[in-house]
Amino acid sequence: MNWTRGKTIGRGSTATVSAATCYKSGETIAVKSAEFHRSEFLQREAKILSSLNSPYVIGYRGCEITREPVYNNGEATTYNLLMEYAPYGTLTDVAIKNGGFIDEARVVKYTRQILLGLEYIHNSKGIAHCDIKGSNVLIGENGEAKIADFGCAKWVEPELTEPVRGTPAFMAPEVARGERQGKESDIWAVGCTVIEMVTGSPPWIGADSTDPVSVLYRVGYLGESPELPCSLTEQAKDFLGKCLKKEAKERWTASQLLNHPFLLNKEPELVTGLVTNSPTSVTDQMFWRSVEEEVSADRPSWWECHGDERIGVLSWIGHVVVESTWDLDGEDWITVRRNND
Ligand SMILES: Nc1ncnc2c1ncn2[C@@H]1O[C@H](COP(=O)(O)OP(=O)(O)OP(=O)(O)O)[C@@H](O)[C@H]1O
Repeated sequence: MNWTRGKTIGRGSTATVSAATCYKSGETIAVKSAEFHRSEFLQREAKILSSLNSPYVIGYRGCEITREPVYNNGEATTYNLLMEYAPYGTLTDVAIKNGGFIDEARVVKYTRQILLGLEYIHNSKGIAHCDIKGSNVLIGENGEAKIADFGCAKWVEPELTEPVRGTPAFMAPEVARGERQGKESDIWAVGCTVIEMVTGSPPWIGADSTDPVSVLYRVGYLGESPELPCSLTEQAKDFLGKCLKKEAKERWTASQLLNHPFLLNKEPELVTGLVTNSPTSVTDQMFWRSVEEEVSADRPSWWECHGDERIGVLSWIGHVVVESTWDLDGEDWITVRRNND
């Protein structure tokens, strides 16, 4: 496919996303690019995305290798994943534009569409997404929610032993403990995403400690769940209860949740009052929301575990673990998208 790269529309930990125009059709597409030698996850994402076809999953348009100019006047080999373009950005963008959170009718609509996407990838494809959150759900041309960013996704049938991946604030207890990550963990993350849509912030914002390590400890070992916004109706709370069951096996499946009364309501009543959001600090918000951008001086980014940096990450975790008397025997649990350079 011949295309011209346009402006940059997103930057993640592993890749840059640009808008692009196809020569022949004039269609606008999104192109996610990474230098070839750092494109292991992008290639894997392309492989998974190419096998999927659902209105609730971002569409695959191909993949290409290009030679592109780089800052020092040289050229680099670039791996490009071509995708359907989602003009309205992510659910997180929608919430920000909407004053911080999403209204009740749209929360129900988006939740239903996310679950339709998950039902498809779980049941028809045997794939777990492993990083469901507002910033990985895009809003398509017709306003529908589409699951995107399959960089952490994995085949779970048959289940392979792989390091857990994803975003700490959205991790289920079994993931926080580094035991396993599967379809059920996606359902926990759906519950967290509903909280994010309702409050405008990922879960755990405003908790005593928003340090991701202590949150993982609280989820994985103290059996805590994210706090439910008190303004939710009983039906919405019941729905979240089915997503946030501590035992993975007890969590409802995507298909079961699609039949929950909360999603079947014609005129959904999600919130009975004004939802307020009380982050402990602006920095906390930034850390949880834009982890790819936020690298503080004393904390390494969790999202760029390439080579030496991974050692830095582990030693930081190790420091916290000593304070928390945390068992870190299986170090794989903390691996988050490590490309092999
Ligand atoms: N198909 C698309 N259409 C429109 N915008 C997109 C598309 N894909 C990605 N984006 C934008 O680019 C951003 C980064 O994309 P993506 O999350 O896939 O990258 P990533 O490197 O995997 O990020 P992360 O580190 O958060 O996992 C998204 O948050 C979104 O704003």
